[in-house]
Amino acid sequence: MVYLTKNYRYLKGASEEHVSEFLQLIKYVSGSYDSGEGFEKLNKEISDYEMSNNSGSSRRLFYLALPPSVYPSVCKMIRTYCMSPTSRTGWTRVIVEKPFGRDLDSAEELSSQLGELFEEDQLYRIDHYLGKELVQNLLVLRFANRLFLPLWNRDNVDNIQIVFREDFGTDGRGGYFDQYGIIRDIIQNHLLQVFCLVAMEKPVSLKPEHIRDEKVKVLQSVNPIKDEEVVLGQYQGYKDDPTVPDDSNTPTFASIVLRVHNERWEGVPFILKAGKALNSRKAEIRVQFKDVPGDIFKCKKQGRNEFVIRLQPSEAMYMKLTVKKPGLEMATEQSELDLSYGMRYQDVKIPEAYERLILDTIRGDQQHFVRRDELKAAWQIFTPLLHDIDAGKLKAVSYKPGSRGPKEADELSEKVGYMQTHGYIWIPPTLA
Ligand SMILES: NC(=O)C1=CN([C@@H]2O[C@H](COP(=O)(O)OP(=O)(O)OC[C@H]3O[C@@H](n4cnc5c(N)ncnc54)[C@H](OP(=O)(O)O)[C@@H]3O)[C@@H](O)[C@H]2O)C=CC1
Ligand SMILES: O=C1O[C@H](COP(=O)(O)O)[C@@H](O)[C@H](O)[C@H]1O
Repeated sequence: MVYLTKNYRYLKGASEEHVSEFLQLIKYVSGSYDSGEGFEKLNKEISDYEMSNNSGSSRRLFYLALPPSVYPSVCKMIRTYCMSPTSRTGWTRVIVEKPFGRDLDSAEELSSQLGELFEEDQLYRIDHYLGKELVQNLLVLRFANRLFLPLWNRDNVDNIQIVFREDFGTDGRGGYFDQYGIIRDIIQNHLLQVFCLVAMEKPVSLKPEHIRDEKVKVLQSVNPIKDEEVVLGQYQGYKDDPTVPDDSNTPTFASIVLRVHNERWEGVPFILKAGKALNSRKAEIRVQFKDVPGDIFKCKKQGRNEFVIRLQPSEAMYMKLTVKKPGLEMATEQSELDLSYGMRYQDVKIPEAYERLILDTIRGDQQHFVRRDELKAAWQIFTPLLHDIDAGKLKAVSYKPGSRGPKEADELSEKVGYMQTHGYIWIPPTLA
């Protein structure tokens, strides 16, 4: 028996096979439970449901998407009133949505409070980017392909960008967003999780603990962020939202360079960039390789090799490379090896990220959830920067909605080594 207190909507896009699994398990609770009485009532409802369904075991899943300050009290109520009675097959699991705190201290306090109520294997800190198809593909791609093994390091890679762009603004959520900003909303969690999977070493096995051990190690190898490697932006019109203070310095755009102090990545900038109200919507990883030494074709200016993994929209992976331009002359041009999921997997429905992750929770698989020490390491990276922004020491520059964001961000990418390809034109293949 599973109780979801919120976000039932995410299951609407679920595949039929999973829907039937969910429907046996889920009862949507829309009421508000803010007192012991409410939770006692909830517990009775759960028990009645179990009795009527003769389910035989008590499996209780609570999905909490709440402000961080409310988590301890709600979790205490669940602990006091709604735990699954001990049985061989029963369990109680709690999915917790971000924000997991606002900085290192508040996140650690929250972790300690929840840690007193639940065991770590009962807590599922959800980051829905870990449920996206191409994010889940990263370990396979890196560690099941001989091709990438020798290339994935400082000897061959010049820089890596992990980019999130949205073509809409805060759309009525300004009041909520303003307390957090783009770094807490997107970079410290979604993009940093992607960063871990791109940068971490090979885990001993696919056991959740082994994977998460490697993520923690790479996070702990990140150097302190330098102010000169940060660009913050706020789109014009953001403060028109009546719930946003007139003097808000909250960034709606940020580009931040992370540097990893280890044997594999020393000297390679990881540019994590996220913005709202931009000119396009996409999330992608772009690995740019170094120039070929001793270039006999004189084709450097055309562009470097790039391997792009587009997480959304239209999942794809492509490798930009230099080829001979077909024809009688020995001329070169930029082309691509292209794996577009829509073409290659025409009959496959890619599951919704939340569908997959909720199913993982039901199955007790924590691989794609954030462990407590991982969360701590993530906050350690961003807290000094966030405190400086909150104190007004770093200012957000304004940018036009519908633009690429601040020009300073492109300048920063160029300064740390990204070389933009010019003249590359992609010709989309057509379905036969
Ligand atoms: N299978 C598929 O679907 C494929 C699709 N394509 C499409 O072809 C197009 C070109 O591909 P590609 O070259 O990889 O991507 P883009 O030309 O969109 O971007 C390449 C890089 O240049 C940056 N950039 C873009 N405009 C500027 C600018 N004005 N100043 C500075 N930097 C800039 C981008 O930053 P940022 O990321 O911030 O925009 C990105 O890092 C894209 O639309 C792509 O989706 C190509 C190959 C395969
Ligand atoms: O967590 C969040 O993610 C969404 C973007 O999710 P996506 O799956 O559509 O990429 C973002 O709009 C929102 O601000 C943020 O809180």
